[in-house]
Amino acid sequence: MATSNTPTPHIEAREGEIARTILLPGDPLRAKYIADNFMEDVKQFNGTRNMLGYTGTYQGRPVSVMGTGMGCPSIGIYSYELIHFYGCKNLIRVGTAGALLESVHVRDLVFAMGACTTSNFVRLMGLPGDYAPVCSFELLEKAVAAAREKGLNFHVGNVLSSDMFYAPEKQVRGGMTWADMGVLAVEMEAAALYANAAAAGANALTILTISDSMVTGEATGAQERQTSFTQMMEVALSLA
Ligand SMILES: O=P(O)(O)O[C@H]1O[C@H](CO)[C@@H](O)[C@H]1O
Ligand SMILES: O=c1cc[nH]c(=O)[nH]1
Repeated sequence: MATSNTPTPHIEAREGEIARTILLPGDPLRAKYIADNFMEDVKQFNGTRNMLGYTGTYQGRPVSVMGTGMGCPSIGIYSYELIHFYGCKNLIRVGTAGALLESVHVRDLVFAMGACTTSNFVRLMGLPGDYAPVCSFELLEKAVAAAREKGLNFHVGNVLSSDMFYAPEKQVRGGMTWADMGVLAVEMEAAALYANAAAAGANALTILTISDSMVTGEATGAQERQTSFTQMMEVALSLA
């Protein structure tokens, strides 16, 4: 369903070069890693701004992967163009997140059923109240089934899409915290992705690997963040 608006200001792909199902890591090098290590018959479709994007197959089924950059404005641009100009229907973010609860451990998977946010992105849609960004139940059901089958440690629930990586809201202080509300982890993009998908009738899901803990201080290294989240990739690719 691509239109004459392709290529867009941010994606140089031609009509038909991007699959209906696309994985969306924040880091474009993680997109390359997924394409190189998990997909076959790979062709690069985007290099604009070095926001690498690839289409190939996984177990014979067409799938794409592309970086989104960090934060709601950035994924807001890419997800909008992918949905409206390239006909993407299933958008699956594969990201890293910081644990907000003691029960959520480094390397656990989190499926973001809902996404609270400190970003203004959703408000700018002009709704007459606060929209609650939620994932696609269909994608969530399939992802949870795949995680169960693989025997993975996972959590399903709310996350926080924060506009700040170095944020005071991560610190333990007086008053209500996101953890008090049972919010599992903090990342920076799910809310915008879910809102864009909802507004366009597309399906979205965010799958996160916990890279560090706000509670215990435990953390994974930059290299592991870029490459080693194999379980998350396999669950996400199984949705293609
Ligand atoms: O690992 P990615 O997908 O980039 O996700 C997380 O990592 C970045 C911050 O380091 C933010 O984009 C956050 O959402
Ligand atoms: O946004 C993020 C991602 C990983 N870890 C964090 O603390 N924040």
